[in-house]
Amino acid sequence: MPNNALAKTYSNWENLEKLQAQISKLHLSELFEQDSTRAARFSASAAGLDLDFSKNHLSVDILGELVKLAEQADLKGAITRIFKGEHINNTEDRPALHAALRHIGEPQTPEHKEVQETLERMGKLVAKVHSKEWKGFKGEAITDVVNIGIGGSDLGPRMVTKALTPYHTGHVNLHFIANVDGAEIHDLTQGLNPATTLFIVASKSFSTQETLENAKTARRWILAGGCDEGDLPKHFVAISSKVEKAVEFGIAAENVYPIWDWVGGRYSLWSAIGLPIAFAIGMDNFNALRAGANAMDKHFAEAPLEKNIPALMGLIVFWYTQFFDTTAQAVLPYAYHMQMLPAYLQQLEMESNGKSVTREGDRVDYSTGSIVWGTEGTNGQHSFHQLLHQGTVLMPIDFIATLKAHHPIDHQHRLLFANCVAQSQALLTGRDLETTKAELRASGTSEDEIDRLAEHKVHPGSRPSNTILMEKLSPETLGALIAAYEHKVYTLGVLMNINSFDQWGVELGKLLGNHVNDAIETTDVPGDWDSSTARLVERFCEANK
Ligand SMILES: O=P(O)(O)OC[C@H]1O[C@](O)(CO)[C@@H](O)[C@@H]1O
Repeated sequence: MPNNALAKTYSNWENLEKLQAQISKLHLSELFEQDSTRAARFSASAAGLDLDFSKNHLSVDILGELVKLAEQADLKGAITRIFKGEHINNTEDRPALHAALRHIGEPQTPEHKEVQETLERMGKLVAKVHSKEWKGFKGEAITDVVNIGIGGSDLGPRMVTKALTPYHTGHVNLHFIANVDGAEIHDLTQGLNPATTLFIVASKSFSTQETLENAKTARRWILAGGCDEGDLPKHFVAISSKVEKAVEFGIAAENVYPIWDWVGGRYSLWSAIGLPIAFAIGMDNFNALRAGANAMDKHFAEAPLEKNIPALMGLIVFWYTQFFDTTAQAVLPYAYHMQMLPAYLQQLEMESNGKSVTREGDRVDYSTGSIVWGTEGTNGQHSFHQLLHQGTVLMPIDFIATLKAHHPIDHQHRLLFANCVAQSQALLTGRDLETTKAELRASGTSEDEIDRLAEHKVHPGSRPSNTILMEKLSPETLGALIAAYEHKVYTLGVLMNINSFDQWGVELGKLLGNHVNDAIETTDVPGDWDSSTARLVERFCEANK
């Protein structure tokens, strides 16, 4: 019986519940035995990506019902609304126009024009630094660029800069500082020369504690290195939607690059927030990244839902969250350079969809955003894959693999790919008790040993996964992949009727952080605090007397 608000909203919820009960009785392997064309039937391609979603608890009927559910949620209308710039971020009364950041060709809107002007300014800055025309306070060329930012002002540029290592160009080394922990900037600056270091202070709000404190420390470090106040503009640029705040902080106005309220921080790597990426890979490759995302935008806007990669990714996670009670999703890129992707996707998905009220502000009585986690293959296989294979937790998994490597060590790339495919195959097929016993017997194991060990060696299998394939990890395919995840997150938000573009939940911690810091600075702990918080602060004050 439907018992939550989603069940009441979607008229075919009961059909889906019945189908879930039926398919749960089948092992995933049986679905492949029943239909030799399953892989082709349950796959979709676009913008250089191929999504194989056949290893999921899905049937043609279930997919049809999920598409019907998406139609009831007016997903197609929601896609039109996001691209048109309607104020879909209703609590902040703003559009979420990140797709405008990767518009290609002549500007069609005022936003496109601002983006183009900013890209041109970014291009000039990158060219000046790459050509060594931009000099530090001693007249030497810049050798190191340090991005100071956190959350969306860090994770996207950091992830892409690492992912596109084979495309790095120019002589500049890129570094990233995010944490308020002074250890991070202290360690980094040990190995840098203030005379040849350029800092990017990236903060949409220009009021983020971590970023401002690190920027102040960086300024002190440059001045201590012998720079005059007047030469500071040679070492600092900023990116912000609050240009006046950046200038007030001491960044020269001509060194401030804008972003806009219509871009969410975690969706902003395509804007001037992507400056570190442009420094690392050059403007042509940065534009190729944008073009890849633009191709995915077009696919999301135009493809029918049953062949629409982001819509399918969202529908599949919705299916598991709502009908199988899953609470986590793993992302396993089999590409060393994509090692930051899970961390990036954590913010993208968990900050977007970790909500407890609907768009209208009503408390939800159903699950919303799930936990996103993972690491690059094959490292995870020797760590947490045990739980994926034999644990009691069910979760959807995205395997991501490339057909071709950038390096010449071909046999290792073949091994990497083989491991990726073998993991999803093992999760799918598993190994039952009879097979396990037969294998043990074949290897000469005694019957006593077989009795003792067989159950431990059984893999239940029937564990779902997607595999996303791309020819090569390039600016274009990475752009398409990130845009696919952005749109997947939006799809989930639409289906769950939540606003994926605000993040009010992070504010309380920031506020209390300031209160706790005041208590530490004044060594005065308010009497009405809970005893745990009070004791922890008192211990700190005592230790630092
Ligand atoms: O770019 P800013 O304004 O410094 O914000 C950094 C990050 O902090 C958050 O606001 C959360 O605290 C994120 O949404 C954002 O990406």
